[in-house]
Amino acid sequence: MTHYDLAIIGSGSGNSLITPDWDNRKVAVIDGGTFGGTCLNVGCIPTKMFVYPAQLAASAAEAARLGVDQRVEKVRWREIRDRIFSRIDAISEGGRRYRAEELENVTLYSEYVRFTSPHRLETASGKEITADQIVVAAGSRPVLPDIPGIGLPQVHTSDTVMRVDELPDRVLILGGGYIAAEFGFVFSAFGSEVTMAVRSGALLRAQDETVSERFTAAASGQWDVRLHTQLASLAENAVGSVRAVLEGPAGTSELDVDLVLVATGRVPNTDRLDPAAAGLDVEPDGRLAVDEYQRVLSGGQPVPGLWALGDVSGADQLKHVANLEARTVAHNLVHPDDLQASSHRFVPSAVFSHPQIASVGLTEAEARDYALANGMDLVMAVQEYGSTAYGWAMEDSTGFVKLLADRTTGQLLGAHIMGHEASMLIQPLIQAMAFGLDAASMARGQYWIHPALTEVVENALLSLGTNPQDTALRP
Ligand SMILES: Cc1cc2nc3c(=O)[nH]c(=O)nc-3n(C[C@H](O)[C@H](O)[C@H](O)COP(=O)(O)OP(=O)(O)OC[C@H]3O[C@@H](n4cnc5c(N)ncnc54)[C@H](O)[C@@H]3O)c2cc1C
Ligand SMILES: NC(=O)c1ccc[n+]([C@@H]2O[C@H](COP(=O)([O-])OP(=O)(O)OC[C@H]3O[C@@H](n4cnc5c(N)ncnc54)[C@H](O)[C@@H]3O)[C@@H](O)[C@H]2O)c1
Repeated sequence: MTHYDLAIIGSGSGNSLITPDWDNRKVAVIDGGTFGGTCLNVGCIPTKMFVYPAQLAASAAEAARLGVDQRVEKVRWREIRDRIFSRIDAISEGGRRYRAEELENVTLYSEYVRFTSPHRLETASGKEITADQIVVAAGSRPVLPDIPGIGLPQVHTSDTVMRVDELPDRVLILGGGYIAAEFGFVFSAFGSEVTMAVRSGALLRAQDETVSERFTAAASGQWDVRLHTQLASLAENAVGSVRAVLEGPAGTSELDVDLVLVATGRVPNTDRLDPAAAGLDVEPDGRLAVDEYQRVLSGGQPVPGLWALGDVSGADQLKHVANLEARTVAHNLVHPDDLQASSHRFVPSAVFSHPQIASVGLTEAEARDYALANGMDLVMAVQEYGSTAYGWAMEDSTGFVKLLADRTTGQLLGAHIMGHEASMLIQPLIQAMAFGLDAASMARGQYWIHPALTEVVENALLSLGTNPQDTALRP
């Protein structure tokens, strides 16, 4: 048995916890998977490295509308893949080596662990680890629905799909969430024939209703979106590809594809940690229960010296949320008498598809409920990109900004953007919400560069009509 001052389960966001505060103390980092976790190896970073060249490929079709004829000659999948992963794998390996070999006070265990009591862990090979403080940053994993043929080698999740050797000619994507939307775009922009089987009547159903509705329409123009459609089975066919049986509104149909991407959500890795052995509370959806200080709970009470962060305990499976929680834990580990809470107000997110989507705060349905419950006068504005000069330059007909606000105070309740660079365009709105800036002051209390696309945000704020006072810039 080896005792540590700090043991961290998970080398994703958990890896950032080893601040200089721990220089002279014994630390264990434990990760049974690839060093660096999901975002670096199989998540945010490689996906966006595929999305960017996909945007370049898609821009040829856009350019034609504006009188510029371009052609995508070829997408060199293997070259793109190898460029992406030669960079990523080197970062992962460099991080692993640094932790494993270059820090005297840090020990890296490259295996899975589980709890045997609140401060005792057992590794897969039977090593015992105890620690004064343990941080669980064990992340989440993809869920595979129980469908005949789901174990075929042509069936992938986001964990494996980016490493395949060839760009598949025909892809079936199961699901209509983040991963489906991003990979649907990547594969279709690269030239694959994409079919998307979606259980419900719309893509991105967790988004604001206007976004979900308009994105479903935009996606349907790019690839074959089959709504109200279930995947019944998969089987290898005579020529080595996969025959999928789909059940949709028109009945049962068969589809031959070369690759199937399952994108049906992710579950926290809590179950694999044996939380019951340590008496830890687990939320109904499988997350490890924590309080606002990221302390793990047992019987509703915080367990001294036990913390969790990121996908294993958080409601939002997003890297910027895991990062914020890691900063909370890094502080709280060394300041037990001055605990900080994680703020989950106004958590933004973006879907890097085509069009891009970004959102923060309440959806329209949520805002209506909130306004009703709080006697609030809700105002809403939808401003099209195409109503601004930059939108004219782009001949844009799909992009829009939707804002929801309290008419009396002008405080924004929600912001939703679909279109070119939505993930960047939304940042001033996130800032306004985080710092309590009202819509009218935001619109008229600063300059907006003309004729930048940000004018669509300015105009959306003005359209809300929240504040009669003149808040114009004074010389
Ligand atoms: C395809 C994809 C794209 C994404 N894109 C974005 C994006 O654009 N923006 C965004 O904000 N978020 C994105 N996300 C989500 C983001 O990647 C996650 O929210 C984030 O990486 C979670 O970080 P974490 O530290 O909680 O867990 P992870 O980074 O997953 O780290 C957990 C680590 O714990 C290890 N582990 C698990 N169980 C054990 C155990 N029992 N013993 C030892 N080790 C264990 C795992 O091997 C893993 O390395 C994406 C996710 C996916 C899958
Ligand atoms: N840009 C980003 O920030 C980004 C990108 C990718 C992933 N992520 C994170 O990773 C998480 C996982 O992504 P995801 O797309 O797998 O999940 P998701 O929750 O976004 O979408 C899951 C989809 O699968 C459908 N579904 C669930 N079970 C099904 C079943 N049995 N049969 C058919 N359809 C089923 C759901 O209705 C939904 O459409 C996301 O929730 C997000 O937090 C973030």
